[in-house]
Amino acid sequence: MEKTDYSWWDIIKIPFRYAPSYSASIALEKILSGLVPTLQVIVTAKFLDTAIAVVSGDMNYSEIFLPLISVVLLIVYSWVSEELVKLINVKLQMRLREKFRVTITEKRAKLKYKHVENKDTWDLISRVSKEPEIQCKNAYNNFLELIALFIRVIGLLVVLVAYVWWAALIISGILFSLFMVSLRSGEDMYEANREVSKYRRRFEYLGEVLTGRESVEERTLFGYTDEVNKKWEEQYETARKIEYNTDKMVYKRTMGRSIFTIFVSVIIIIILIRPVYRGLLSTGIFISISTGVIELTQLMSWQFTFYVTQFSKDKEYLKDLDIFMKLNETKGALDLPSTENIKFNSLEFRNVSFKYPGTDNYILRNISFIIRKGLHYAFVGVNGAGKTTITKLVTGLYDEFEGDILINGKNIKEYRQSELKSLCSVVYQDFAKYFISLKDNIAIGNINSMNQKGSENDIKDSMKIMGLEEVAEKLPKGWDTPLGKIKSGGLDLSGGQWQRVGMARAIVGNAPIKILDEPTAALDPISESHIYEEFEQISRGGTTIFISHRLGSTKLADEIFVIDHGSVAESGSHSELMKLDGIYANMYESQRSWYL
Ligand SMILES: Nc1ncnc2c1ncn2[C@@H]1O[C@H](COP(=O)(O)OP(=O)(O)OP(=O)(O)O)[C@@H](O)[C@H]1O
Repeated sequence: MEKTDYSWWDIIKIPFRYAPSYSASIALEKILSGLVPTLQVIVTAKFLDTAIAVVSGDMNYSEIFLPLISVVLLIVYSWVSEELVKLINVKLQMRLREKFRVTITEKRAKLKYKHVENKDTWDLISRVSKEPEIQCKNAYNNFLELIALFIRVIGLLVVLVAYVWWAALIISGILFSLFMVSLRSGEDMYEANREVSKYRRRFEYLGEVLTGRESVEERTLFGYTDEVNKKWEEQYETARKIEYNTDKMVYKRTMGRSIFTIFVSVIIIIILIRPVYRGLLSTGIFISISTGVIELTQLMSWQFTFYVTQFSKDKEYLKDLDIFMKLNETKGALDLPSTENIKFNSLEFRNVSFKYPGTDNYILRNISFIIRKGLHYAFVGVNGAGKTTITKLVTGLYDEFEGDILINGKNIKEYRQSELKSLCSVVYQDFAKYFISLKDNIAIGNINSMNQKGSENDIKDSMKIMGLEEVAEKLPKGWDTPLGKIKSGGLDLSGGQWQRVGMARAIVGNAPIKILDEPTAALDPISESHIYEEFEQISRGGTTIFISHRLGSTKLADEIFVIDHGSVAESGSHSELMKLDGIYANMYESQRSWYL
């Protein structure tokens, strides 16, 4: 069972769970490094007093060696351990990447689709899953730095208590107030970061529009660079202002307190001069304590504030992680498509109504239709009528609908995800273009047999059907040529060739229902209509559902459903619908010129 409860304690628990020995080594080093400055005060005082005594002839020359060696050893220890801990941190990060990052990635893949489509949860998901191993490693190190600082401060305070207890008391008071202020600053900064990340996503997107390959032609054609640049600047400036104002506020708070702390420290040092005169404090101890107090001042004002602020930000990350891990999942989301070869007979929507989670508007309204084995169907309708939404329900991406969806007479909710995956394959409008080889781009359509003997023949067949053989022949390394431009030697395909790849991916799978959701929208109406015809030919015996608002492509379907405002407004064959002289006939007439 995956752990779902997270609190700030997990800043320590996560590294210990995944890499106990590395985490323990880092913790030990940080704790020791916290003790070093206190030891340094004591050792330096001893060294100075001995040196003064040696110079004034009260002590033997040889007695200076032990304190001197102690001072040198402490310095050497600090150097060596610092470097060592850097190395161990690299190991810790690697281990967290292997284990913790995988946990996050898996959780992300299992999330219910509604969280992926919801803006707020998507923001949260992006925040949590952005380099989680680095966020965790840094949180752990920041926390240990804070503990080391505490040890350092308490050590110096203990030394101070032994000689001037009231100074220790005043410093403790200031320390507490600094702690509280820094905690608040950290929360403010994380909150600001949340806000900034919204704008950052927008300006990063606009940056991609301004510089990316995808939009290069339109950029030149429409000449919108200046206009988009202005928008980019607006978003960027808003983000920068939020960051700047928060930093300024935190800086002011810290500055005010640090000036006060310096002032108090100077007074403490001045007061300490008297006992030195009166012989109550040795010169060594006075110099050493003064250095210690000045060091404390610096530590407390900037470093302490920095690490408390970090801790507070890291705590907020853990809060986000807690919410993220509690987001509900789709059961069996990571399962491979079932290999049981489930036979398909029928798919029925019975009075189905659906609205997207978090919205009030019904996209599907009381919709009913039946899809039967071996026939070809088409869903047509204007943009936004609800056609793609139907495919999202058929594939189980959303399960919070009213009414019933029945597959082979059985409620869709009773099917396992692996079964639904094996029943349906969809080529969406924005099907994915993977920057891997042409062969693998198709092979992933049948993940169960990928890399298995005989699968190459299936891939070849699907390429032949989709007319991709000639395309592969012209590529420098045939079907092993990496597509896209991210690898050297990679080549890009044309829009139409990509669409054929997307469809070949659907053919190579064994799913009995194949849905084409306008993957050919980028083609002209006649080419689209040809591709749909080809696809229908090769899907003989199987069941196909074509979605389009271009009716020439769907004319040959056995049954056409005209979707209007989320319901089936008309249904029948092309000739029946033409006779009906309703929405379909109207649409067809208005599109007739496209096919002349
Ligand atoms: N995740 C979502 N959250 C809220 N509303 C959504 C979401 N996805 C789609 N919609 C809305 O649902 C309606 C139907 O969208 P859908 O994609 O099903 O239409 P469509 O008929 O496939 O249109 P097209 O022909 O343009 O692809 C639209 O008004 C759209 O704005």
